[in-house]
Order: sequence, then C-alpha cells, then structure tokens
Amino acid sequence: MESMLKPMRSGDQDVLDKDASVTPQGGVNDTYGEDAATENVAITPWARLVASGLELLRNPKYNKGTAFTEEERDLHYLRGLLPPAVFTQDLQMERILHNLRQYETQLEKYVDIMDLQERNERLFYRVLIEHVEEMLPIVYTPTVGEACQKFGRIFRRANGIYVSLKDKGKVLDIFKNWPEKDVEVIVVTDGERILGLGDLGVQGMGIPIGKLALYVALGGIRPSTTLPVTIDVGTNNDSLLKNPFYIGLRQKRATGQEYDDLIHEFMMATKQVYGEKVLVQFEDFANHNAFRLLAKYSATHLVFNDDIQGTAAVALAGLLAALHLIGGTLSDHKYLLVGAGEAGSGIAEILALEISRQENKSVDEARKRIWLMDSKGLVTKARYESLQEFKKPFAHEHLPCSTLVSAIKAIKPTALIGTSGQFGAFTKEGLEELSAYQDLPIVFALSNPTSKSECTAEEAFVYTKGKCLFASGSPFPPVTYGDKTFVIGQSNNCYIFPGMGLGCVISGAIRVHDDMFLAAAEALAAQIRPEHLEKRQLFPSFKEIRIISAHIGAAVAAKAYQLGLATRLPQPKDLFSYAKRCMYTPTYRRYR
Ligand SMILES: O=C([O-])CC(=O)C(=O)O
Ligand SMILES: [Mg+2]
Repeated sequence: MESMLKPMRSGDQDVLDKDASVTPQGGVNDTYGEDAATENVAITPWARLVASGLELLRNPKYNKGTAFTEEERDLHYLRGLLPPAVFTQDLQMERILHNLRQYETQLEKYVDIMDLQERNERLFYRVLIEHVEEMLPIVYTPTVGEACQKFGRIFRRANGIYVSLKDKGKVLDIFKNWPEKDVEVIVVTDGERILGLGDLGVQGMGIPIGKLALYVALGGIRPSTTLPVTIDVGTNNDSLLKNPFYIGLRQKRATGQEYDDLIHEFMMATKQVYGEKVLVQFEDFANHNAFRLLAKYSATHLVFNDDIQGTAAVALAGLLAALHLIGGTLSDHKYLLVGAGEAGSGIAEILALEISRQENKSVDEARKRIWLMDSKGLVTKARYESLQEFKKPFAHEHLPCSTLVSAIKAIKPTALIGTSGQFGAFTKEGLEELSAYQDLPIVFALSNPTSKSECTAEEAFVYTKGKCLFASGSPFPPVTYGDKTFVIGQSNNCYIFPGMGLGCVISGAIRVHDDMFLAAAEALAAQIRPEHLEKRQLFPSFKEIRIISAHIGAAVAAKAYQLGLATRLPQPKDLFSYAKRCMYTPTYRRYR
C-alpha cells in the first residue's frame, strides 16, 4: 500500500495534508482523500469514526480549541461548548508562550507543553516549529532527562505503547490497540541507558516521545505516523523499584533468552503490522544490547541506532565543517575519543568510513588516526584480548596512558571528543595541554544531559584561552571570551535523525545502510556557510532545521535509490523539493 506521506498541493493550504475530510454525517474523520478507499481503511473501519461535539474537542489530533470558527461550531455540534471568542492560531500560540514563560522551572514548562501535545497537536507543533530554539531544551535534552527521572510522578496520559514482560505472546495484540494504522517511524527504548542518566526503566518513555516530537517538528514526519515504544523488562534502579509512584514492572531486568525473546517478538510484530518500510530507531539501550540488536536486526529490518549512528553522523558533520577552519583532510588530523561506548565507537567507525571514502584509503588505515579512551585509559593493543569487540579495531600499539593529560601529550590529537557521560572529564589541565600545541583545538563535549557534559562551554573557552572550536550535546548559552562572543553549536543527533527518517519515508527505503549516514553527515556539513565559520559555529542554527532536514532527507533518499534500497518508484526528479513538499505543516485545516 502507498505510504501516507504524500506531497502537498502547493497553494492550497486546506488540502495540503489531507488528514481531514468530512464524512456524509458531517463530522471530521481521519481518512486521507484518495487514500480513503484503500485497504488501509477497509481493514480498520473505525478509522473513519466521526468526531464531533465534545469528542472533537477532546481529540488532540483535530481539536483547535478556541480557534474553531463560527461555521465549524455550527457544523460540528460545538456551539456552546466553547467560550464565544474565536482566536487565531497565532493568538493561541502567543498565549501558550506567554504562559510557558511564567514558569520558574524547566520541568513545569515540560509538563505544560506536553499537555498541549495531548490537547491540541497542531498548536503544539506550531509552537515547536516556530520557536524551536526556545522549545528544544524543554521537550528534549536537558529537560527531558529530568522528566524521565520523574516520569512516574508527572505521568498524566498514555502516549505510545508499553510492551512489558507481562505481554509475552501478546505483542501483536498491543499493536492492534494502537489506533493509527499507518505508522512509519517507531522510536523504541528499553530504558537501560537514558541519556547519560543510566537505568530509568519504563520511565525512559520520555525519550521516544521527545524524539518523535522532533521527527515531526524538525523533520516534517506526520504525527499520526509516529509511534513511541518502551519495552519494560524491569529495572536495576533500586530507588525506582522502591518508589511507590514507579510506573513500570517492579522487578530486576530480565536478561538473556527472556529479554531476546521479547525484543524479537516486538521486532517481528512491527513488520507484520506496519510492513517492511516502517523505520525502527533504537534509542538509549545499554551497550551490551545496543550493538548486538543493531547487528541482528539491520539485516532484516529498516533499523538504526541513534546513539551509535545518529550521534556519529552529527559529530562527523561537525568535523567536516571544522576542516574549513583548521585546513587539511580528515586524515591529516588525529582524534581522541574519550568514552568508548555506543557514541564513541560509532563516531570512530563513521570517521574511518568517511576517511576511507574521501581519501581512497583502506578503513584499517583510516582507523590509525583514531584513538579511544575508556574507563581503563587509552585503548591499546596490549589490552586487546580483554576488549569488547567494538573497541578492538581501534586498539593501536602504544604504551599505556591512564590519564587524559598523558593521552593528549602522547597522541597530540587535533580533536578531543567526549562521549563518556562523565561530567568534568575534560579537565583544566587536559584542555590546556590540548591548546598548547595548536591554534584551533576541537573540543566536543557530547554527553547528555548538561549535567553529564565533559566540560561546560565556558570551561572550554577559558581553559583553551578562547582558541577552541567547541560543540556540546546539550545546549549551552553563548560564551564571551575577551572581546568575542561565541554561539555554541549543538552536536546532537537531532540534526540527523529527523532528516534520516524523512529520507527513508519518501524513498520507501527498506534498509538503512552506513552510506546513508555518510550522506546525511555531508548534507548537514554542507549547510555551514562563511557566516557560521566566522563565529566558529560548526552547526547551523536550529531556526533553519526544516530546510536542513529536507536537504538531509533528499541526500539520504538519493543514496537509498543509488543502493537499490528504495521502493518508491519512479524516483522523484528533484528529491529536495519533493522532500519539502512531503513535510507536515501544523497550520489548522478548515473542517467543512
Ligand atoms: O537525546 C539526546 O539528546 C542525544 C542522545 O541520543 C543521547 O544522549 O542519548
Ligand atoms: Mg540517545
């Protein structure tokens, strides 16, 4: 069946995304114009359910609140159910922002704005899209981290599906309970490693919800096609297990066969229910499962791991942008990655792939420029036997180095990239050493949320005497050093995954290939212009993110076509304008 993501007709706001049309009975339904007659609707007759009156007001997908017009109030049995004033969406947005700005804590803002998502979806996305820089730190890192820590307490309404050990053998039934039948993007976590905050069990659900909100706002994926999932196999977080408000299974994590069986049942069900083209993004799994699951399912499913591949692609984009300032090719430089988990080894690997591709070197040769440091110090050949598989390709001959300073002294890297989850891992001494032998040292402190960042933006500039090219995973305010003010670029996978999703959806990709991430990274780096570089900004502003996502989506789709992984034929001639036209816009539609 055709995907539901269809190009919009230009100049016709009302039929743009045609998820509303009017049934003979006069209510608003959720069919899609020409798609209404397809098998999708035929097998799910309830999808045509008419919403009117109070039901319409309580349906976040269609509710417009005070913005329902007089005519709509008459037509859809709303008269008297709303106060008399008719607001524009602009005025509603102003009110939302006004209220949001009154709160003292970020968590209050989070609760308030997520409430809006569950009340009036289009208004929520308009606020997100048009105020993206203000909203990102609320719906995403760092606040989403705190929201996950307190998720049981702030939980109000289900949004997404929970698959727990109790549901073994019944996962398919769970999918049947989800009302949307045209899901195109799933983000799934098991909550074992939420950002750098560790095991938060089922409360990790805040992450898939937040990531998918960004798929919509940043990448133009349609809300009804997104599905947040948390797989609950228990938690090893004792304080959660003792917390009366904990909303998950109250048991230690299941492992081994029991764990694998549940994941497998889930993975098989995704394909069975939504077909081969549903994208499954693995998010915030612990290392011991993340690499394994990615390897296992990338042969059979459209999957990627955001923490390994998404974070890698965004860091690569930052390094490619940095070359404009530091000169040379990628392999003219050396890279020291502090933290050798998913993100660290993902960055190492994509960097080696890109060097190999750009400079016609073998991947093994390229890897020699890249060094890893883990909790035991520099990853070297001497440690080979005891290393986890994913670290082995980067174990080079070297004497041991146990501290950051000794490793920097020995390797003399151009770029220091932190994915350690250790606040303060980039010490004053380390940063001073890094800037002692070069003019523009690269410092990426990528761990999230802010409380786990390897150093603050200010520390990076102060300790390198204003020399560094800095980026962080979580947002930092601008830093003034001397007479210069630096805007802090956010090297966060949210630059990549929305465009990656868009590219997969518009091409009907059936597998994710590493080259699609290389294409995404290059497309992002290509968005860096001289005015960014003047301010040493390695990432463009989020204000431009939708256009950037369209570029990334087009590049990803082009690669999918080239690799024979795309199924939507014929290939659109101009993928960039096609991508743009496919993107969801949250302006209200008129209900006739
Ligand atoms: O969620 C984020 O901000 C980036 C990410 O994937 C992580 O830190 O795990
Ligand atoms: Mg993550």
